[in-house]
Amino acid sequence: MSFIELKGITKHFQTKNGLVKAIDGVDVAIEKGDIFGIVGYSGAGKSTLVRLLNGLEVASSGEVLIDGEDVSKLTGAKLREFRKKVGMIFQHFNLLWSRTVLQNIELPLELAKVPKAQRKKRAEELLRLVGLEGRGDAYPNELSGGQKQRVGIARALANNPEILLSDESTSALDPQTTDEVLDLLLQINRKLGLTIVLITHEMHVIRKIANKVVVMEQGKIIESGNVLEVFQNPQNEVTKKFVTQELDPEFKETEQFLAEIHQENPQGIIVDLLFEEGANEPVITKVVRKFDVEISVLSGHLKQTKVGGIGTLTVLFTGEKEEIQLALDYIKEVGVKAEVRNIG
Ligand SMILES: Nc1ncnc2c1ncn2[C@@H]1O[C@H](COP(=O)(O)OP(=O)(O)OP(=O)(O)O)[C@@H](O)[C@H]1O
Repeated sequence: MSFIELKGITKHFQTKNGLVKAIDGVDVAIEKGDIFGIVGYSGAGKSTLVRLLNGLEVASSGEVLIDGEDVSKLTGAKLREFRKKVGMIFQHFNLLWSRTVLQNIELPLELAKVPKAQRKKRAEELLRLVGLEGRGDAYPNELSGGQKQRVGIARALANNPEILLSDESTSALDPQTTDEVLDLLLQINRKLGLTIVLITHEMHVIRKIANKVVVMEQGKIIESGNVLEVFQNPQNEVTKKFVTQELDPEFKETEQFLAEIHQENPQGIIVDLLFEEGANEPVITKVVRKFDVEISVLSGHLKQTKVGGIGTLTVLFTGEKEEIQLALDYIKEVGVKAEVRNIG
């Protein structure tokens, strides 16, 4: 049995415009220590899924099992005890502005009726863990966005949770600060063995720290797997869009550029090659030697994931149609994913 199991979950909301199926038949298994990403566009059902995990919503049908226990059946003291197992961080930090950093971190401990001296000791320990030593007496509005999120993380960890839920926790941060916060989450995951469930619409976040990912659309999971697998071989159109945009930050400009290249070379075929680190060069050299085609590299990107490098190379094939087809067959045979772009 997995640490977290969602089995046949549906969550429906009755609204004045009719029934909304926020979650529509979802199964998820998360292991202890996973950094588990949930990706999807706005309205896909990500937040609802996370609210089911911390017991803030109850599923319309199906089971939410955490450590073998059905969360929807918990009440009273058991529910309060369970909530301590789950910490949460948010896009806009949700700090109390009238409290100091230390007092913010102490809040969940106050609610859990931990004695004052013990609270202070724990809060200071957490402050060190998130790299904010010495800033305990500052107020949130004196901190940068990244520092505020560090306070949010420290507060979420106060009760020693086993699960940390992150709802777009880096979406309000600039790229460098995002990476610093993601590094901290990764460090905490390793140090404390914490299971992290990350909601995001940014594939960058997934690639950087997650080991598994599900892609959601309209309340359903449309793709799931290990992060490297999903990045290397996205199956669904929505996933492909997420992956391509992430690998290529200048996605839109590239589209424009490729359309122009295609206009200039109407006989040519533009292909995206998705390869593992280091595999591109020999393949291309071999193809050019073996087949009567020419290949021009149009753009390329290489990124590190938690478990290895992946990259895309967008190339233009010119030559006889049959020869290009043979070359593409060969490329696929040697294990490089090749996808012909539909331009225009
Ligand atoms: N309490 C509610 N009452 C009615 N409809 C709801 C409620 N909560 C969510 N929904 C609807 O359920 C669907 C999924 O919403 P949800 O917030 O889970 O999506 P999301 O993927 O997290 O998107 P976002 O990132 O925009 O929050 C949406 O159509 C939303 O309008």
